[in-house]
Amino acid sequence: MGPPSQLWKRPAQRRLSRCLPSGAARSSTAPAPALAPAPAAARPLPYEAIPRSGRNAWLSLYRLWRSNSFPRFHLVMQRNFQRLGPIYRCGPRAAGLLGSPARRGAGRGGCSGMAGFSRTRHGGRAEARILSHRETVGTYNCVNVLLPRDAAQLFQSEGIFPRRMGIESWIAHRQLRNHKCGIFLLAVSLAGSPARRNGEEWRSDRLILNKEVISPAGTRKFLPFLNAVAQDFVTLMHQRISKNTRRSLTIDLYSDLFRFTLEASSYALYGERLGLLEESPNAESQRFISAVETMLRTTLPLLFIPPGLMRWVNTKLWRDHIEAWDTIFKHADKCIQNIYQEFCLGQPRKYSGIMAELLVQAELPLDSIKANITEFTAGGVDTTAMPLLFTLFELARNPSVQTAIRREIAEAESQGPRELSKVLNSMPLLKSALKETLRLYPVGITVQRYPTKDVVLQNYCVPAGTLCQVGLYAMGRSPEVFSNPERYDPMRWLSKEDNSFKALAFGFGARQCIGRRLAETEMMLFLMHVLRNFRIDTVSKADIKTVFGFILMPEKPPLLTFRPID
Ligand code: HEM
Repeated sequence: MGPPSQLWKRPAQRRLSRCLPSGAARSSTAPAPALAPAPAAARPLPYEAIPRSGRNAWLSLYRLWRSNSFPRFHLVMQRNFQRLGPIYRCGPRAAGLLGSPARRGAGRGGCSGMAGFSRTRHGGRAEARILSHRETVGTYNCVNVLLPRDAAQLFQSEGIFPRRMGIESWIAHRQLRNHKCGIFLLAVSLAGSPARRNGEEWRSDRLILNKEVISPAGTRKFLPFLNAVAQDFVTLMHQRISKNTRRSLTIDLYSDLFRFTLEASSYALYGERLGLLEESPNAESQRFISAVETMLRTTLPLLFIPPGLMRWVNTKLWRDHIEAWDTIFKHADKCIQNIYQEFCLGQPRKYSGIMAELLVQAELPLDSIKANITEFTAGGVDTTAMPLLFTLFELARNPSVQTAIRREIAEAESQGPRELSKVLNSMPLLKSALKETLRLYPVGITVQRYPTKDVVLQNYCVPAGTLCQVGLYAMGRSPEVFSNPERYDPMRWLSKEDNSFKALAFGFGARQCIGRRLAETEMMLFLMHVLRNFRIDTVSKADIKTVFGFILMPEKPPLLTFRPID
């Protein structure tokens, strides 16, 4: 028997070769076209036939926890794909998932007559048993896929109110304090409870927010704010280097990047500088930054504590989490008051951030604006800091890519002063470098959806309402999807290859990350200023080990050296 990767390659390659036009030869390392049609099969196989990763979901979960494998969850998933093929499921032997609301209404035909799961054959009581079974097993009952073609199938079945998994402890805080939920927490599913039926609310709030947060017109307005913070970061680095006799600086940039992203996103959201890039930020800013840090740190362990038990199992953890959110909400409150005062003084209005625009437009109630802006504050910090850290590291150990991007930046600038959005649009290689980073180091290791209709994935029937995850980490490193996947090669995104459904780090469709443009432009402006000013090197070129700590992070941040370019 060969190593696990070979175990998967053989059947998968067989399947993929069936997708090729007849007579077409492909080298054994060439990945499949992204959306190659699935091999035509006579009849889809039942859900139960999907390879299963463990006999017992709770036991698997317990083993993961005992062996401290949660931080390696992305690697566990990757190994499962190598062992079981491009689709596998977790959960009980019987498809207890069939208690989903969509499923209950399903009749025969298509996938619905499979394996004797239809309502007609089980009857009402059996179905109730199945439903409670599903609720017990909760989130760990799911189907995992990794090929772009399956991701496409899944997103086609997401309906007009696409649903993801929610974060229990964040919702619990909103309920405890009687706060509204922002879009991140609306229309989600939680372990052990049925789908939250607030899709309409999510959709109407999302459509209003899109205009200021993700539309090209909205993005153009906050670009100068992000640019100013990126320039300040460069000034800070120059100041530090000037104090150093060696004319260079070797540092672990982890916490500086955290400060940069919080400063930049806060400025775009609230129109106020926190002063985090000064040598000694004021006490209030310090409180805010440590609240965001605490909220993120306490979220991960709380993810694995069943609902209801949360506040009793580890009271300190729970208290810290709630206090951190309270501080973050207080900060949003204060910013709202400042903006109102400005309005009352009748000062001529100029653009002063996303929240001010939402307040002036008054399309959303005040408590919804506050809820969403607070979610954006939480969502916009380490999600953006980590890809920046990984990009700097990859550029440091791939100097030819670094040089090519620096050349592109110089060319973009040589065209004279232009609108920032135009400058950014003239740097495709820099943009591809970020895509390449997110391929190898996606912030979230999966994207989830609950299809609203029965769907066929890899020729298996998956009932509506089943939690389905696209394994982003595993896809990014799969030789079936990317040639030489371990190579950092931004050019791959600029080739003529079909890349559909391969870049999913921000999710997809109507529910994709609303902060996507904010994050992308913030990262591009940061890298543009940093690379134009400094040559980056790394102390070690060895691969970085990663851990999953709510988001994907380096186990040990790399040491980077900055040398000013004269
Ligand atoms: C590199 C940085 C980032 C990455 C990789 C990222 C990734 C993601 C992903 C994968 C989703 C789920 C999308 C889906 O289900 O299809 C998401 C949702 C979301 N993100 Fe981000 N994100 C980033 C930065 C940000 C920033 C800066 C903000 C703040 C504005 C933000 C706010 C949100 C919100 C509010 C949602 C929920 C959207 C909804 O449910 O309608 N993210 N993000």
